[in-house]
Amino acid sequence: MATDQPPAAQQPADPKGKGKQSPRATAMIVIGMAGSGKTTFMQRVNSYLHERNQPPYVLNLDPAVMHLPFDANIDIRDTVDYPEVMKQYNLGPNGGIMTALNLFTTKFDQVLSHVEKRANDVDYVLLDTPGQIEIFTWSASGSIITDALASALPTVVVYIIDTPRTTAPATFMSNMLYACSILYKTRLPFLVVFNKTDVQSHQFALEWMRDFEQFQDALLERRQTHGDEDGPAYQDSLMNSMSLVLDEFYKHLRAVGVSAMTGEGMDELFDAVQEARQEYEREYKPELEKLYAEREKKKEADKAESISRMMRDMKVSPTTGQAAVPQSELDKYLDPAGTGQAGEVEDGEDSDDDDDAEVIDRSSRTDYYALPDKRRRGTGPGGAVEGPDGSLWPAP
Ligand SMILES: Nc1nc2c(ncn2[C@@H]2O[C@H](COP(=O)(O)OP(=O)(O)OP(=O)(O)O)[C@@H](O)[C@H]2O)c(=O)[nH]1
Repeated sequence: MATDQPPAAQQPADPKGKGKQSPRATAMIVIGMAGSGKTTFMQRVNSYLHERNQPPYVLNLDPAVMHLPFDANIDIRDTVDYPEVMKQYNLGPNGGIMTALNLFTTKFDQVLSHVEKRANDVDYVLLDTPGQIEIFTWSASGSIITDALASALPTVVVYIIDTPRTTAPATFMSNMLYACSILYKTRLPFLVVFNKTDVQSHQFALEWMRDFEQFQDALLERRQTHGDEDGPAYQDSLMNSMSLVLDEFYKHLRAVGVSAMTGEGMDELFDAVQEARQEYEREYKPELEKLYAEREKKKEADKAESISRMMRDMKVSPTTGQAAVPQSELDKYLDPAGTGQAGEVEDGEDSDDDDDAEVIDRSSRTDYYALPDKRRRGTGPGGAVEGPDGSLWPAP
């Protein structure tokens, strides 16, 4: 269905509190194999939304990217210096990305608070992830980031597939198994995006997903025309069986075709994202609320248990409530400086955090255009720079 505007967020509920409305924004976590076109896709989605006056809130989580062809509100490179991480920890490129992501994850509460502040002003929050897909999908930090985001706002995983490179049944099957593993790992609403449809239509993939016999026929034909090029013959029977196993998985899988290059298929993409958002509300959020309720109950039980343990340790009489240690003695422990403010807890946030790396929301900086080149990408015509709101400003 073609529309002028991507569907705006429909009003669901805040996962953190039962019955509360979810924020307006839908988060799209964009993942895909290296070269599948993630960055081009992000650029296309970004410009599509800008054209419709729905500028998204953008996060770049790839510390190794050299050139980002769009402005990110939050960029991991502002917080973590990837080349320095490699040097200091004596790591190669992949280890460096993983460590940089781990370091950034320790600051993700700050990221989340920036995102939450804007979650009712924008319709979409976009996350670009590292090109080395497994660093995000199979690392602890990837899970922490995904879960934290999904607990704050409706979140959809967008899995980009390089369509022209998936026409061989064996490659298609590997890609689908990977998609399946990510789906089961995140348990989030999932959208498969067949990219590069300007080069290769994705119809063959939809047919293989709809009818496993068509996939099996294609497999046989490929074996006859290409021999052992895709692998030994015995793997065909495995793939035949896998196509049967995945049949159920395909039935619940949303798939669209787009060309990040030409912009074809963007309306269908956003329709599918909104459908996925509904699924989040229907299936993921109730699970999340149940989990929160269980955790709260456990926390209460733990608190009651530790209070009773503490009382036992202090030898408080369960019948009189009197401590064996006189109250005047206890006050000394609680207020060693004798300030008279026994037991008060101070918020040390401003006092000792000064050395910590801060996560910057670039769009809130007044000196945004004075930032060094490393932090200010996206040059426009005539030496102008593109601002976070999409408008062009003269370069300083
Ligand atoms: N024809 C065509 N080419 C595309 C499309 N999307 C991306 N490409 C090309 O595919 C190549 C890889 O695209 P990127 O956007 O860099 O892919 P990526 O997944 O970000 O790659 P990494 O940075 O390695 O993770 C580039 O040459 C793009 O121009 C598309 O829709 N159609």
